Amino acid sequence: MSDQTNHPRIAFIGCGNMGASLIGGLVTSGYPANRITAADPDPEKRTVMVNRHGIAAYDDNATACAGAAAVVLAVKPQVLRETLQPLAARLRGSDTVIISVAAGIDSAAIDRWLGGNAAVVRAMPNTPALIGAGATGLFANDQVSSRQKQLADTIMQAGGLTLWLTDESLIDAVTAISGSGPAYFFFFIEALEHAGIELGLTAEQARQLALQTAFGAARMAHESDVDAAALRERVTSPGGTTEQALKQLSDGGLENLIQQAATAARDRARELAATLGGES
Ligand SMILES: NC(=O)C1=CN([C@@H]2O[C@H](COP(=O)(O)OP(=O)(O)OC[C@H]3O[C@@H](n4cnc5c(N)ncnc54)[C@H](OP(=O)(O)O)[C@@H]3O)[C@@H](O)[C@H]2O)C=CC1
Ligand SMILES: O=C(O)[C@@H]1CCC=N1
Repeated sequence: MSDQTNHPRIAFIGCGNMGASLIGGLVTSGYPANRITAADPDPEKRTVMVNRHGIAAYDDNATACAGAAAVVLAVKPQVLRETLQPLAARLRGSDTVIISVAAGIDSAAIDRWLGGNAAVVRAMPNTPALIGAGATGLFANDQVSSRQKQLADTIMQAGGLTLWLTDESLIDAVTAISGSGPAYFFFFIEALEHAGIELGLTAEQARQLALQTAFGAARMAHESDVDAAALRERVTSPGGTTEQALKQLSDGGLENLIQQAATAARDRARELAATLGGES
């Protein structure tokens, strides 16, 4: 079988935080670097792609897209429309699947900007894709063939878990939970480090303890056959120290706060769709 069949050419438009994470995950998973191209206006980002991952990187989007079976759009939602429009003529009628990771912007808007009848997959990955520990929610519009769906799954699975949804609106919920989610956990790690320093540990001691604890807890929850609530209970001795700490978190409304945070992220995705993805 030819490499074109085994490893269809994949183009990435945008090599920022998310594009670079997906490219890194894909190359690390063994996808041949000579089957991946990328485009970004920033010469430094292109140099990183070439030197670190061995892929070809261009300042011209059309050049990067030439001959690609899949084009991954990894630019900000605010510039997606202007990025796509010059590519529309080239992509129209082609056998290329368009995979957008942009928050909010729905497949109908992308299809419209491409002139209609486009095979569009909306994907919401997260930056741990760089180390193969990501999570991606996906939705395919009716134009996407099963082969194209498989290709989109291969690209995203290189970065970790993939989860297909049949209701596109739930991509905004995925954005709120796993797309933005790494930032919530990083924030918690930062806060735990600060607390350790306040209690007298050095910055380095606090950093090491907070990081290893986050890693250990996540790994244990991931590998355990009991749920997070049961694992939490095993740490919480009646009348002990954890109970006092959790009481503070609970009295401070942490659970509500997390619900509010996720809802705010979901609502922002909807707002981006309404302001940037409209007909005008
Ligand atoms: N960051 C994350 O954790 C996640 C992000 N996403 C989505 O991924 C997308 C990218 O986000 P993120 O990577 O954080 O953003 P970044 O700003 O880090 O990356 C976007 C890159 O695209 C480049 N770019 C801008 N305009 C064009 C263009 N016309 N053609 C080609 N490249 C262009 C930018 O260059 P320059 O900086 O010079 O403008 C930048 O290097 C967004 O739509 C976001 O919603 C989804 C899931 C998670
Ligand atoms: O903050 C954002 O808008 C993007 C989408 C999900 C994570 N980062």
